[in-house]
Amino acid sequence: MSDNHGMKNLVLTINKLQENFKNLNVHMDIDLPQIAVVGIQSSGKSSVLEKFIGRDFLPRGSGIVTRRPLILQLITHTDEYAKFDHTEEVFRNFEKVQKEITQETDRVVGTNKGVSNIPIVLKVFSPNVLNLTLIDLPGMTKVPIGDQPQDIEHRIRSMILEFIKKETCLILAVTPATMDLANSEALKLAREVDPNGNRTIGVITKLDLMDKGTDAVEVLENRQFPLKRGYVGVVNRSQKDIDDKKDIKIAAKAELEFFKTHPSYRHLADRMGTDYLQRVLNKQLSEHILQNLPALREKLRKQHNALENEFKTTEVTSNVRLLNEIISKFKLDFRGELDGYGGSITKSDALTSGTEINRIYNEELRNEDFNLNFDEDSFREEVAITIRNTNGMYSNIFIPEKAFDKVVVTFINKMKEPCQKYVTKISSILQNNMISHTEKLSRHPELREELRKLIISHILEREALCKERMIEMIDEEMSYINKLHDDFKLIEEKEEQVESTGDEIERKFTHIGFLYLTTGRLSRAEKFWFVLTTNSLSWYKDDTEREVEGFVLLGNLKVTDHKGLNFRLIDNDGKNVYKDISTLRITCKSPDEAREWVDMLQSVGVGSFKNSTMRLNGNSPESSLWHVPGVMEPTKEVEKKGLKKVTNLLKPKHNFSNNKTSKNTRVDQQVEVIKNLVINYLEIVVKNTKDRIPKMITWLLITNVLNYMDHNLVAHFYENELVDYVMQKSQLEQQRIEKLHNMYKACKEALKIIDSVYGNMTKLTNDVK
Ligand SMILES: Nc1nc2c(ncn2[C@@H]2O[C@H](COP(=O)(O)OP(=O)(O)OP(=O)(O)O)[C@@H](O)[C@H]2O)c(=O)[nH]1
Repeated sequence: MSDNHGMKNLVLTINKLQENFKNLNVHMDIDLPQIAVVGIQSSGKSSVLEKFIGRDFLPRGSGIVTRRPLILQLITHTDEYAKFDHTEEVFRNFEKVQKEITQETDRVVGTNKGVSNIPIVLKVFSPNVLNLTLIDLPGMTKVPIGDQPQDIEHRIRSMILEFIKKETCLILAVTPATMDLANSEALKLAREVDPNGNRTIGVITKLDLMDKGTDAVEVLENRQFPLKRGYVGVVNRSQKDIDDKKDIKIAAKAELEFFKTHPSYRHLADRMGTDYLQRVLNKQLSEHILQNLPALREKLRKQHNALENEFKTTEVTSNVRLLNEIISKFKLDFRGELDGYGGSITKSDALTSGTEINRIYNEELRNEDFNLNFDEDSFREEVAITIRNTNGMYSNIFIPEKAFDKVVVTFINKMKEPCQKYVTKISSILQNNMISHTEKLSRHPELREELRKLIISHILEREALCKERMIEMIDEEMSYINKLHDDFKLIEEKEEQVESTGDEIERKFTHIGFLYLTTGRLSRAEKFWFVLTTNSLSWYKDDTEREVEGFVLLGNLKVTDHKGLNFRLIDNDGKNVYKDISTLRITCKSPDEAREWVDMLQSVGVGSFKNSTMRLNGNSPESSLWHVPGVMEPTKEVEKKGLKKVTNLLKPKHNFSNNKTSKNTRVDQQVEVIKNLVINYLEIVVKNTKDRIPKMITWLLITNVLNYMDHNLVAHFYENELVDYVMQKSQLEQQRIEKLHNMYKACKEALKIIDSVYGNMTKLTNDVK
């Protein structure tokens, strides 16, 4: 057997690299050149490998025998022994090697004929071997036997493919001559990963078992299914030979004899047989290694540099700098998720915090009813009770404002809880966002815990404050019912709308108050139908309200206290209300009624006029204390008709009954009016609140938390001298660094090993040739 130093070095170099990575317990993503033996079950794979060594050392038996990949490193050596990777024991007796393989296979896969891709590594040192690394893989099978898993075929196929798909792997495709080469599973599989046949070497076994008169010459001469690396034919021991313990060396001689004497193969004899195959493989593996060496070296060099950089950073970076870097990155990610840019916006399975907040603001909040949905009947009942209670022992001819206030306030109060709910929601989003981004700090668990504690306590503090402010906001709404709110006038639009439906009763009771009153000097007094709404006082010819007689807007008006039956409306400057009427004096039928009208006017925002020098009523009612200008503009319709002077008080249009049960009692009517007013007013409050909530939460909670994180996090660790404590490396991190260190060492060592042969590349190339 021939060998040369260069080739020997190349295969050994790869073995050394393998060992180097294994010793340091490092899995490198580097594929070392190797030869994988592929074939169907019982095609003769093990027999070929055994013949390389000249020893019976592989387990034999029926069915599937090779159940874990066996990485077989053959090393030329003066002494003959074997050594496994999983044990320190040195084997000189090869029968024991056989047993150890079986035991080690069973240890991992069990005895149920299952398979595993965890390899067994066996080194065989011998003067009879050439340096070669081969991987014996489980034989392909179609049908599960015994309690083998049903997907055994698929499992074995994928295991084989896992090895042979690597470009650095040569494929030894073993096919028995007893089967048609066109159906060779080994060649089919090899073609899948090596369609041009660059890496595939064909081996034909069992040539001695071919039917008489047939031969495999066409295949062996590489004519039938040509492969770039060709075919080698071998004759192994038959089962009978094995059973008879036929010496393997004698079998090797018989093999040579077979080829030399066989009429079909005689001319090929020096290119056939196990011995020749071993030499071919050794040469081809060496060439293959040589071809792969530059790429391998380059890959190792890159990995070495990357590891060196990473390793250096871990070692060199000071705790302070690292803390700053970690916190900056954390803040960037946290903010990025909220703002929708930067950071780790890589989520595809869930909404980012920012999107979720946006959804809450723009969908949930928009549809929020603030617990204001009420049941019409119970609402009416409640309002009726409120009206009666607020009236106390007195009856009220106008809509009781206090009852309205009370009902509105009760409803607004219900909004507190939903308002606070939004604060809780956003606070949870912030907390979750924070937790998910601190999750990445597993290397520094102390830092992660401290950050979480710090930020959560701040978020909770701000949540509480924000909730307090929400309550205050609602309390403010409750403290002052703004009946002069611009939007509250919408009630008149509603009136008009209702009027157009012709529902007379409904329309009447959407007015705040109405009554026949008189105006002007008593001598010229006329009776008119007065209607008071939230912002105007109109008087009509009669209660059909078809012909308007007079109209004033109430804005900027004041009302005097009533004196007896009378009260007056004056403008802000103390001037007359209407130019044609020197004073708008209104006379009621009783002092109580006059008092109620004054109250009513005040309740819709008409200020009270308390000037003691002012002469009201009586003696010279038309002699005005006020100048004409402060005129209220009449509507076009009023202008057209002109104003008439009015006198005398007429009875109220509706004869309100105190009977609780009768329909359209005064209370019923008032309830209806209040209901509309309440709904109208609540709409305003809800609109304001919906506008305020996101602003308050964003400012008081989100912006504040972001600012807090910007200014306080790093400072907190400095001030409390926690930097070194929180930057302690976790056990995991320490393991990672250790692993990194080992990889770095392994890589460095591997480069050294390669470089030791790399300098001699030209010589090696020549040697291999
Ligand atoms: N006559 C003859 N028998 C052979 C030859 N090669 C293998 N055999 C027999 O075929 C059977 C299977 O051989 P193995 O070498 O165990 O086949 P294998 O491919 O390793 O089998 P698995 O590991 O189960 O996949 C054994 O009984 C061998 O003796 C050969 O060239 N000639």
